[in-house]
Amino acid sequence: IPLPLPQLLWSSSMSEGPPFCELKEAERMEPLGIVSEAQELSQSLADRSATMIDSNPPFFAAYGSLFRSRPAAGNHEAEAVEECDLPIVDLSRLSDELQAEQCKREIVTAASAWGFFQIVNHGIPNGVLDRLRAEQVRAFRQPFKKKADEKFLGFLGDSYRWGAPTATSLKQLSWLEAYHIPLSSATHPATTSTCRCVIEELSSAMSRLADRLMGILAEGLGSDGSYIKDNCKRNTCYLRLNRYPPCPVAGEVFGLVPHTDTDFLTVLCQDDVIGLQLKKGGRWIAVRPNPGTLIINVGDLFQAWSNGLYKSVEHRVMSNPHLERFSVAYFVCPSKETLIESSARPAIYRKFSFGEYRQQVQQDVTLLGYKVGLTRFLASCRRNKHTNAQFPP
Ligand SMILES: O=C(O)CCC(=O)C(=O)O
Ligand SMILES: [Fe+2]
Repeated sequence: IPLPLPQLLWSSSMSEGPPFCELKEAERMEPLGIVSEAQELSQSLADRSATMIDSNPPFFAAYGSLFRSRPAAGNHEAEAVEECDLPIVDLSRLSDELQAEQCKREIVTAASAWGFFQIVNHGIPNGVLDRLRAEQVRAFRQPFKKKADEKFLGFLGDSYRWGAPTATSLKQLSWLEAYHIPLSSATHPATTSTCRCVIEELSSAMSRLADRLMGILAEGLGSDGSYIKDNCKRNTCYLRLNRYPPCPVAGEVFGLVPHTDTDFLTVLCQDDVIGLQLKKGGRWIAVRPNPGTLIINVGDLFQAWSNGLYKSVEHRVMSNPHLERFSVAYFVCPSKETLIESSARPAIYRKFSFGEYRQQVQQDVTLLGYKVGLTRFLASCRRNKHTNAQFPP
C-alpha cells in the first residue's frame, strides 16, 4: 500500500482508522521566539477567528521545526483532483421483496469496485446525528487546555488526540483534533453527560446498521456473516469525533494523512465541507459531500477476510484554509483474539488475529514511521521491501 510515510505513534487504544496521535504538549513546545513565521501565521488565523483561538490546538508552536524546514513551494495543493459522487445505495429497498436482491448486489459491487459507497434511508435518525454534531461542536469549542485534560468528557483513557507527534515532515502532519472513543468505555459511564447519552444512542444505531451491512457483504461471499457479527460487538468498536480546524498552510499540510482503516468497516458522517479524497485507479479523487447520506468504507480486515474481493482503499482529508470541518466515524472492530482468515483458496493473506495485526501496525508506525498494513500478512513467502524481512519467517 503506497503510503507516503506518515510517521506516527499509535497508543494501544487507538488502533482503528488512521494513525494519529497524542502529543505531550510540554515535550514538543518550541521556545516561542524561534517560530516567528509560524507565529505570524498563527496570529493571522487568530485575527480571523478570535473566538476560536484558545480552542485550536497549538500546531505552530508544537511543530515549529517542521515549518522551519519546509520546502519553498507547497506540495499537494498543486494537484488537480477531480470531484466525484460515490455510488449511492438506498437501503429502504431492503425491505421490498422485489428490490432487496438488487440493493444487496449494489452494495457488494460498490465494496468490490470502490471500497466506498454512500447510503440513504439508513435508519440512523437525523435527530441523533444532529444532536451528536451539536455536542461535538460544543466539545471542540472548549479551550485546548481543557480538551487536553483526559477527564474532560469522562471517557476512559486518553481519548483526545491532535496532530502527529512523531511527524518528521509536514506531509506527515494531520491538521486535526479528535476524540477517539473506545465504546467499551462509553457503555460503562462513570458519569453521565448529554454527550455520553448521545454517543450511547448513536453507537447502538450504528451497531445495528453495521450488522446489517456486514451481513449483506458476508452473504456476497457465500457466508452467513455470523462470525463477524459474533466477534464485532458494540463494545469492541470505536467512535471518533473529528474536527479539522481551518489551516493557514492548507497547501502544505493534510487534514488527515493518507491511510487505510484498521477495521472491518467504517461508517462515516461528514458535514458539507469538501475534504475527503480517495484513491481510485491510482489517482486521488475528491468525494463531493452529500448531506443526509452516510459514507461506508471497507477496512483492512474485510479485505483480508474477503480474500481481496472487498477493497480497503487509501483515503485522506485535505485541510481547508478558511473552513473548519467536522466528521464522525464509527469503526467496526472485533475483539483482539478474533482470527481473520478467508475461506477462499488459495488465500491471499495468512491467518492472523486482530490483536496481532494491530500490534504489527503499531510496531511499524513506531519503527518505520508508517503503516505497512496487509502486505505484511501475505500468505506467499516474499521479501518485504520495507524491512527486507521475510514473511512468513
Ligand atoms: O473525516 C473524514 O471525512 C474521514 C475520516 C477518516 O478517514 C477516519 O477517521 O478514518
Ligand atoms: Fe479513515
